[in-house]
Amino acid sequence: MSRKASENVEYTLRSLSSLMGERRRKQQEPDAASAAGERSLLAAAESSTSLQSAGAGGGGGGVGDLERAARRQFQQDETPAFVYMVAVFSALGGFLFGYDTGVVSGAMLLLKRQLSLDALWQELLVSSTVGAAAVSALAGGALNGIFGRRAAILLASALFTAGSAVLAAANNKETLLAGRLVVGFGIGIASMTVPVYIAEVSPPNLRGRLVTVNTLFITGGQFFASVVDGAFSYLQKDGWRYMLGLAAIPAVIQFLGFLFLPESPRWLIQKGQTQKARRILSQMRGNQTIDEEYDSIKNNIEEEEKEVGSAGPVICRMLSYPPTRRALIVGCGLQMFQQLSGINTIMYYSATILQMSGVEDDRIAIWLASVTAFTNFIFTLVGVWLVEKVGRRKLTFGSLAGTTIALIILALGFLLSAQVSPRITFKPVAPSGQNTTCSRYSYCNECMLDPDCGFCYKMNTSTTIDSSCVPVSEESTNEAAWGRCENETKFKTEDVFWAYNFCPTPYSWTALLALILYLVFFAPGMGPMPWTVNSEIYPLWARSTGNACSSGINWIFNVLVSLTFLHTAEYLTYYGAFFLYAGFAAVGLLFIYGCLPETKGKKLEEIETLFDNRLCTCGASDSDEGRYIEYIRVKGSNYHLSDNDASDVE
Ligand SMILES: O[C@H]1[C@H](O)[C@@H](O)[C@H](O)[C@@H](O)[C@H]1O
Repeated sequence: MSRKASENVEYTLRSLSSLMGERRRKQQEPDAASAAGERSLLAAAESSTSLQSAGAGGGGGGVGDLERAARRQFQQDETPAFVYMVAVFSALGGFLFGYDTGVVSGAMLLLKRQLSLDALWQELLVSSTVGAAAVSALAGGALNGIFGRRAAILLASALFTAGSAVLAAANNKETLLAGRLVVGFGIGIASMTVPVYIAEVSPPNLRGRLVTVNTLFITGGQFFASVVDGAFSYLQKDGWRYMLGLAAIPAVIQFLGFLFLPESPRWLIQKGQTQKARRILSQMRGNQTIDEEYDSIKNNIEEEEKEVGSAGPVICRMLSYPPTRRALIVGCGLQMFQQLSGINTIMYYSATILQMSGVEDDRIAIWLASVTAFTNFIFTLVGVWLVEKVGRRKLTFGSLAGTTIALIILALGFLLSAQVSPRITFKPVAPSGQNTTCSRYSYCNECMLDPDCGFCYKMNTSTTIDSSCVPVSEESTNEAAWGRCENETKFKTEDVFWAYNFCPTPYSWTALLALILYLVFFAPGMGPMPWTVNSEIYPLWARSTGNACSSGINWIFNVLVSLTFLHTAEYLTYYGAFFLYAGFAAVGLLFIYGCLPETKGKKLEEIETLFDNRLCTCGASDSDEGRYIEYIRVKGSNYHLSDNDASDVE
């Protein structure tokens, strides 16, 4: 028998046995439907129609008819568009997260001039948002648990709207700081709630993909922000108001949408609002039977309550119950390694890295930074496509392995550039009262690492001559405070070049190559998977707290890595900093190899058992690895044949 034919027979048998099993179950529990109130009347009616029509064929034709009925049902059981719509509206939270964290770099260039911000205020305005996000992500756990996912998303979009309005209208730096804090609170809540909400409403076979869409929206927001930054950078006065205020539009759309979108059925079941939960679950699953999913969520909650109890703070119960403790370590570890592999340094300093590769014009570098953001976005899309194909574990591991290699190439590029760093041959006399620290340096790479200095030089064929290290202008990093490189007219007449934050070297292309490699590898896996995996690995009672902790860790490490980058580079030089990130990423690889189990295709309620064994044996007990898994949807349930067949075939 050909493979195709045998598959058909197998399929028919499975479909038949599931339909029969369902009918038998219904006969054994005649009251089940009425007892459960709204139990899928629609689906039951449909099931009897298919069986009746199949039966009507009689005799040998019955099997053919039954097969046709099963196939018809299978084809009809498509995921309703409603789930996609809910996912997209939720993911607007991800878009705002990306937009608000991304747009600030461009806004800051204009703001610092218009409001004469000193370095401390610039740093405050950038990091306050990320700091506030860390606090509110941690607090968001309680909020989610008590008031529900929908309320938390509504609150986040209200905060985004209010914060953006305050920022657009701000007239002084204090108001700007208040606005940035409000937006940060919104980002933190959205970052921990949205993945949980999407995971809870999605069917298992689509969950990974739909949660990953949220990260696609994050990187989409970052890309859009870079384009807005580029476009409004020409509007020197008040351009920043548009940059910061534009976020209000998606925020209002999300708020209005969520007034009409439903609460997570899993949260409702946990709170005892079972009728409402059933109604929403049916709405989310279209014409599929929800009984099995509903029962499994409910049983799971009851079992968990028996096993773990419900006394004391959730975090204490999570820490004292081994499976959730292990899940928490895996979840937080993933988020920590995501940030320790330096993604935000790469994104933030991409313009500088590109300048190192020979792009000297500042404006072009800003536009090229949007090319970087676009690469991050497009390759996250590859992640959306891959997550349900190769699974979370392989995708994350492969992605971090590539990221580590890219970081090593980046570090080597900087190392080579430092080796051939041009000498400083000319020490101009500073006008009286001017800072002279820059004149202490002997090589360009020392000068480049000092944020107050820049490199001014001439070119003779391909070598630098008459090079000096002079203070950068306070108004713009595009020119020096005084001397030959003081302004662009002088550049031309004196035939000089100005390099801030980079040194002209023949190895710059390695930086560009490594930057692209980094994003190509990071974006499909290490970018989205920490969020996706965290939305799945905790049991319901621990889900909000688990996600609050892991998102908090993400934001804390985000702040730590971005704030310390310049200092790290000063102490260790650029190549040292990138070797350090490569080291962190290599440790992350061991962690993922040992500790990250595969959650693809499993029901949220099954995933907890993956953490039953000792920590970091999860990889070894990855039972799905190398096995052929087939999902068939019979009467709307997703059967993992190897797990459930026995009970269903009867
Ligand atoms: O998953 C996201 C994404 O990779 C972003 O590009 C990055 O800026 C965030 O920090 C990260 O959490």
